[in-house]
Amino acid sequence: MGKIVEVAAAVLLRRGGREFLLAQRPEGKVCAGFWEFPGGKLEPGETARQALVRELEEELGIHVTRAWPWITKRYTYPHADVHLKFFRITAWEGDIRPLEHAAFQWVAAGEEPGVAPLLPANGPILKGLALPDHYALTLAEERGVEAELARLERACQGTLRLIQVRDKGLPPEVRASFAQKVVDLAHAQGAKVLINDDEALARLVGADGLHCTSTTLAGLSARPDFPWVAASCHSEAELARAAELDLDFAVLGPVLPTPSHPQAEGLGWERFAALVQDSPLPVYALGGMRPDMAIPAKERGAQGVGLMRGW
Ligand SMILES: Nc1nc2c([nH]c(=O)n2[C@@H]2O[C@H](COP(=O)(O)OP(=O)(O)OP(=O)(O)O)[C@@H](O)[C@H]2O)c(=O)[nH]1
Repeated sequence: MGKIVEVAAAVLLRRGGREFLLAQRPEGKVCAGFWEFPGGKLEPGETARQALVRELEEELGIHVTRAWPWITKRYTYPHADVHLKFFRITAWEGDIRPLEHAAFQWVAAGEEPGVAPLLPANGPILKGLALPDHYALTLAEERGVEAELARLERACQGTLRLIQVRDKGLPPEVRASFAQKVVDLAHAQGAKVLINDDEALARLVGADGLHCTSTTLAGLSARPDFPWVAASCHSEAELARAAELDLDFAVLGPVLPTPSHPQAEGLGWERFAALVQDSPLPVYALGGMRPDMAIPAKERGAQGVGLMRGW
């Protein structure tokens, strides 16, 4: 293993997170001409957050006022092993200026960046930038199938963009017809649907992906072949397994006490933050969440919140 280089990298977001900034490395630097997220190496004694604030003042002439810790990626270059701590930046003071970069490009989240080449460590993280703050889990078993479909329709006409069809207790044919209707109404509004733990059903209804339970995750030897694959995790080992399998995101919980797992006490926010601190995957906080907890969750390193009752 080569030298380990700790780097803080900034995903600057505008238009409510729908666009992010890429910057082109200038002549004279390693990997000149490659596109990257602004940022740079930690200086001795600096935390990643301190390095981030300093680098953005030096490189872009801005003062960061809100930075959420996001994912951590490791990448081995010929010159070093790089540990990249990404932050999502949604507020800053000053106008962005190219003080050290050759060029800037604002890119729509979830679309091809339109500039190339990217630094090789960065490609895989672009997919995560397409993920929304809220991941809604269905509860038709409790609310009724028709009521749940009407509720989902309204939510997708609003801001809901990511749904998991759970409802594992419905009779199989009812679940299949419910799942098909969820996919149809979600796709009509540009939202994505993952099916909990049933690959055949996910294929049958044309879902965007599969959501694995922690038990299924433990038995997987490779990533299932879907555009999107997520997993439910409750521990460090499960998060590590989801990352090893190169899944797209995880949910971790229960964070707070929740009616669906009355026997579980909840990890609490502090433990949640410690567990996700070095995760290479975006992680949603699940269990006892409400929509307005997305910001406290993001302050603790989450992608956002998973919601069964609150969406
Ligand atoms: N800033 C930044 N560096 C990245 C990204 N992705 C990635 O692999 N890296 C790697 O992380 C390291 C960061 O180095 P840097 O050259 O930006 O650091 P720096 O601003 O402190 O510059 P300096 O070394 O010239 O003082 C490089 O090896 C770079 O290839 C990224 O998105 N942003």
